[in-house]
Amino acid sequence: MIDLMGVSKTYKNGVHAIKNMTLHIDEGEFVYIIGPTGSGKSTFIKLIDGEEIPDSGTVIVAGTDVGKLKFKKVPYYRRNIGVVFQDYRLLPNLTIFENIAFALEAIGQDKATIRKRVREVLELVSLEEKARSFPRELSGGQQQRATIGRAIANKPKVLVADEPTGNLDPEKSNEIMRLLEKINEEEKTTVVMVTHDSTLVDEFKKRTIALEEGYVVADMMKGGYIKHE
Ligand SMILES: Nc1ncnc2c1ncn2[C@@H]1O[C@H](COP(=O)(O)OP(=O)(O)OP(=O)(O)O)[C@@H](O)[C@H]1O
Repeated sequence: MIDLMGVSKTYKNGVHAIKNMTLHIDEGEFVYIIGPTGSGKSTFIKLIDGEEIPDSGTVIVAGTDVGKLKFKKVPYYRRNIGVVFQDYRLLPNLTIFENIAFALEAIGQDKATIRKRVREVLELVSLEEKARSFPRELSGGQQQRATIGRAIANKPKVLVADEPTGNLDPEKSNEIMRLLEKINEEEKTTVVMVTHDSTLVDEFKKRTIALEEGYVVADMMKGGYIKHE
């Protein structure tokens, strides 16, 4: 599903954020990306969602060579990728229902299909009761669930989450993890999650890729050590 082959990314200021990275993530996997600040985690996510393009090497996601995408094609490519950030980024003047529907309207789905899918998503993220509420009327955990609902509304092949629990207390973080697991299992979405939260990584065991200074320094399958470069 995701293949990086010899990928390097240097920013204009000369920072080498990703160095000669090669890794494979299978369809349906749930993978953590961990590592100290500045190790390249967000850059890795940006290379997957097409926000950044590698200087060398190849990034293939769901059959698309992301680095070779024409500028105009990027928005179409992005429909395959759901993105969730630490801050919720919901549209403040739209209800939760409308926020989720908006993602589907933007890709031109018809009204009946949108209504059906939004109801389905609200149920999946346990926010049926909040359909008519505005983001400011929801708790942080609920807002993050709504954001996740919006990100997966059009059934993307991959969900990338950059510190999705970064602003939440442990109980709410666990709730988000259970939701991401449910999406991974029920919707068969490949999940790539950047996190600093070692408690979560210990509790919800998944393949864990550790980065340091732009390199993959460990790749551990559910706690078992499989690779060190
Ligand atoms: N747009 C940019 N322009 C220039 N340098 C950047 C840019 N984005 C990131 N960097 C640099 O690239 C390196 C990797 O950054 P990145 O954001 O990928 O790390 P990170 O592991 O996600 O860090 P954090 O845990 O602090 O979010 C850092 O040295 C950072 O300062």
